[in-house]
Amino acid sequence: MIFHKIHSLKGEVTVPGDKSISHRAIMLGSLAQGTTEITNFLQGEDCLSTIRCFGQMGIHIENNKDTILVHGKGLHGLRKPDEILDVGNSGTTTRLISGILSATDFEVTLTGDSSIQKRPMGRIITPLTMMGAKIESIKGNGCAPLFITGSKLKGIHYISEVASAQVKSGILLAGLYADGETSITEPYVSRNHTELMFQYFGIDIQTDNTTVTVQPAKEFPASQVVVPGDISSAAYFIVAGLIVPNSEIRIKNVGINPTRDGIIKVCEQMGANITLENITDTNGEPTADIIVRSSELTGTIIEGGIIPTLIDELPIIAILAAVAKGQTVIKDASELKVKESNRIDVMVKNLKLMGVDVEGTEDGMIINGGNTLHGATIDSKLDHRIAMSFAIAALLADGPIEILGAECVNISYPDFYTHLNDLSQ
Ligand SMILES: O=C(O)C1=C[C@@H](OP(=O)(O)O)[C@@H](O)[C@H](O)C1
Ligand SMILES: C=C(OP(=O)(O)O)C(=O)O
Repeated sequence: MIFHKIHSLKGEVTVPGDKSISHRAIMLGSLAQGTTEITNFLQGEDCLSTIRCFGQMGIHIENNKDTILVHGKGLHGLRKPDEILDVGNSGTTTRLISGILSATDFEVTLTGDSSIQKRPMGRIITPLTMMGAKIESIKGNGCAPLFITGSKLKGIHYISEVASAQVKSGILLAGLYADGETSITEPYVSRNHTELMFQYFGIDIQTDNTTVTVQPAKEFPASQVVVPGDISSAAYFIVAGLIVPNSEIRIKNVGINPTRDGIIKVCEQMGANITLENITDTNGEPTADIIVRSSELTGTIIEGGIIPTLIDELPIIAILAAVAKGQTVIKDASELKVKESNRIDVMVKNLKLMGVDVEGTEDGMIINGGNTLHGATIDSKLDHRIAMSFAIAALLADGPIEILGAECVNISYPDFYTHLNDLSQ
């Protein structure tokens, strides 16, 4: 696909439902007793993979697009799938479902696409094994395919080396089945959607700073979940509205949970004109309309505890930094290397092709911004966040940007190009 410079961005956009919350709604709906109704569910390939996996384990899930009905069978209602469970491209599905599969009374093989088969699963195998789970990396390389034998689990207190909501959530889901309390401490607070949704479904869970503790669950009833818009999808339009001259856009109904809103803080730190309106609460998750206007931006330092709150936004933040005047330093973000692609290497390589002064480091990037962006051919490596980031960079480039593998946006935002086109003037 080829993208060109535009004059401005104007109008309103409603981004799709939050990916993290959509996954969790299917999982908890499947484990609840009765029918959970989910609205504004993300119809992206990753969340459809979660639906497919629970369907294979006997959960009847009606996908009527506007509403999803999950006919939950309670905590012990899953049945052994006839075939391998395929998570597609979704790390979230893999790590969260592993926590549940650890506690069943059957064996299962879990795998995914070539990207998933390179992503580290030791971080979930280690704590789940401490709980009594039996998980084997079939190729012995700490990655999927995984062979999981459901077992009796015990509660542990786990200190995680990474601030990862996927690790935390896998452990908390296993903790529902443990014989005692389970807790996890992480170096920084990662997104807390699992905690909020456990609470919403009536599960006993407590958070104390960086430690989360869950009690063994009793059966809990189905509920209704309204999924807020995904701030990680809104991020592309936040940045586009800031960097393209004469722009003003409203992004409606976006989740602004403080464990996810690092992008707003960083933009403000860089001088962005951003306002939040219609702030409200959607089943425990704060949401708002985000209004962005073109702004003069300056570089900044992004490091430490803010990193987990904007981890998926770092590729588009790198584009913002390439346009801002002065230097932006991104540190403490080595997790970027183990996402759908090595997002440090892929961003640095492609930004260089556009003429950006950028250097990759062990745990981030140093970007000297403010120079003209040039046309180039960008290989997305089939990473949705990379494809969307460069589609936004193209809006300012002095020549066409060709994106290879552009269709990978279907993972998290199938209507992305249509929405971008609708806002473009
Ligand atoms: O829990 C989640 O829903 C997610 C957690 C993050 O991963 P890590 O927990 O591995 O950092 C994020 O990158 C991913 O897109 C979604
Ligand atoms: C890292 C991501 O997702 P996952 O880990 O679920 O594949 C992402 O969406 O950027």
